[in-house]
Formats: sequence, structure tokens, C-alpha cells
Amino acid sequence: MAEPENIIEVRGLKNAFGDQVVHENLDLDVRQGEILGVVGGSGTGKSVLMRSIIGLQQPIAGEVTVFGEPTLGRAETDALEIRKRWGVLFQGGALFSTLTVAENVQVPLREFYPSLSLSLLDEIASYKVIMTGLPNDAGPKFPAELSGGMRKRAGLARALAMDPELLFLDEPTAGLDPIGAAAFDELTKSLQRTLGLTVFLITHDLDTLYAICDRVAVLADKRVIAVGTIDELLALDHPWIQEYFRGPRGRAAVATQEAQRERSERSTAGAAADSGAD
Ligand SMILES: Nc1ncnc2c1ncn2[C@@H]1O[C@H](COP(=O)(O)OP(=O)(O)OP(=O)(O)O)[C@@H](O)[C@H]1O
Repeated sequence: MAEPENIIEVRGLKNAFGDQVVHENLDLDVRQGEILGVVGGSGTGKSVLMRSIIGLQQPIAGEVTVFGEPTLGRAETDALEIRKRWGVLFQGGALFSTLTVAENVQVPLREFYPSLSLSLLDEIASYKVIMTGLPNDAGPKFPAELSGGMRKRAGLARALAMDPELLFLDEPTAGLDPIGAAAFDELTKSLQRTLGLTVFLITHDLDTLYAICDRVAVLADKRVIAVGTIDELLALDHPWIQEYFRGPRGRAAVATQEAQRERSERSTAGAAADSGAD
């Protein structure tokens, strides 16, 4: 069966906690193969939206389809088949502190394929650990023995355990230094390219938005008020969007992007000149 163009479709979503309505009539499409950045002020419901899509939050109203299949109110066995096809990196990594990195990566494998042999589990875990740029000797370490950046990579290795087609990342670069954050962005981009992943990426990090997101969805007023490329969003005159992208941090992110582009153009020109001199 051909894959739908939209990997995720959310329609008319409503979420509330007691009297507090977080989402009302929220619609969103995530296209196949894109990295969609999801932004919005603190508490606008980005994580609740992600939890609704992956079935950890039961909305009051609305519909969610992933891979063309409705995800809400499904029987557990049906839901498992869909869950196998996505990986999730929760805010903070959410690693089990009493398990090693390799054992953490093996958790979803053991859940979905309980009869896998120990040697195969070890082999897959070791491959995923290397794939996320961690040294191979990170596998037997406990999360507390890793740096913050390494813990994020370990969380990503676990999210990739089942060879997902869709990846959910909740603030993956929060708490990382700028170099670590840029390296994590590059890793995300290269996974998208090489594995053809679709990525739903919640972030406050403007550098991440500029560097790797194909489109950005803005949450405000309980719904997605706009989705588009950053240039398309900049053309809108919504005050939050203008303040967010044109404020001091937005301008700094643009300057970083331009500096990176110039550096990469200079190195490409240098390489071309070198090969011409041979
Ligand atoms: N389980 C829950 N019970 C009650 N309220 C909740 C629950 N989960 C989330 N909320 C509330 O819903 C609102 C949205 O939370 P959410 O975590 O989605 O925000 P966010 O946009 O991801 O914020 P941040 O950028 O700060 O991470 C918040 O006011 C939060 O307190």
C-alpha cells in the first residue's frame, strides 16, 4: 500500500486538564520525510500534543491518524503494530537509570520481540549505539556515567532501536552547549537523509529550526496558528511569531547560519581550487 503524503494528521484536537483547556480545535499535518519543528511559548501544549499523537494522552475530542491509521481508541494489539513504526526521545532522555545504555536500547526490542536471542539483542544495541555517534564502550555504561550530550544520544539510540520510520524528539538539544547542540542537529539531519525518517521535533532552539527544520509549526492560542518555512512564517504579522524570529535570539540564529554557510562555501571553494591545482 502506498504511504500517505501526510504521515501524521491531527484534526479538531481538544485537550484539557480540569478547567484548563490546552488545545481547542487544533489541526496539524506532518509530511512524509520532513523535519517539522514545533515551537510555542512554555506551556502552550507542545508535549501534550506529542503525547496525544503517540497515544499517551487521551484527548477530549478530535482525530489523530499516523501512517494513515487512526491511533486513538485502538485495541492494544493494533496500537502495538503502529507503535513499532515510531521512536520517541522524551524530554530529558527518560533513560532507565538502573539499566546500562545497551540495556536501555534493548527495552523496546524486548517488548516487541520477546524471543530475540541475547546475542542478537547485544548486536543490535551495539549497532544503534555506534549509529548515534557514541563510542562503542558507552554500551556497558550507566546513564549517570555519561555527559548530558551522551545521554541524549543514548536516548536517541533507544528511539532508533526498532528502525522507525517516524521519530518524535522532545527538546533534544535542551541543556546542551552550542557545539553539542549543533552536533546533535547534524546527527538528526543525517538520520533523516540516510534513513528517510520523518521527524516531529519540539524545540525552543532557534539554531535548530534554522539549521535542520523543513517547516515549522507554531502553537499559540490553543492551536497551531501557522505552519510553513521560516521565510513563510516571517511574512505573517502575528506578534508572537515576529517577536520569536526577529527578536535578539532570532537574529543571532540567522547570523550563526550565515557564518556557517560562508564557512562551508569557503571550504568548498578551497577544495575546488586545490583539486584544480593538481
Ligand atoms: N498530566 C497533566 N496534568 C495536568 N496538567 C498538565 C499535564 N500535562 C500537562 N499539563 C499542563 O498542560 C499545559 C501544557 O503542557 P506541555 O508540557 O505540553 O507544555 P509545553 O508547550 O511542552 O511547555 P514547555 O515548552 O515548557 O516544555 C501546561 O500548563 C501543563 O501544566
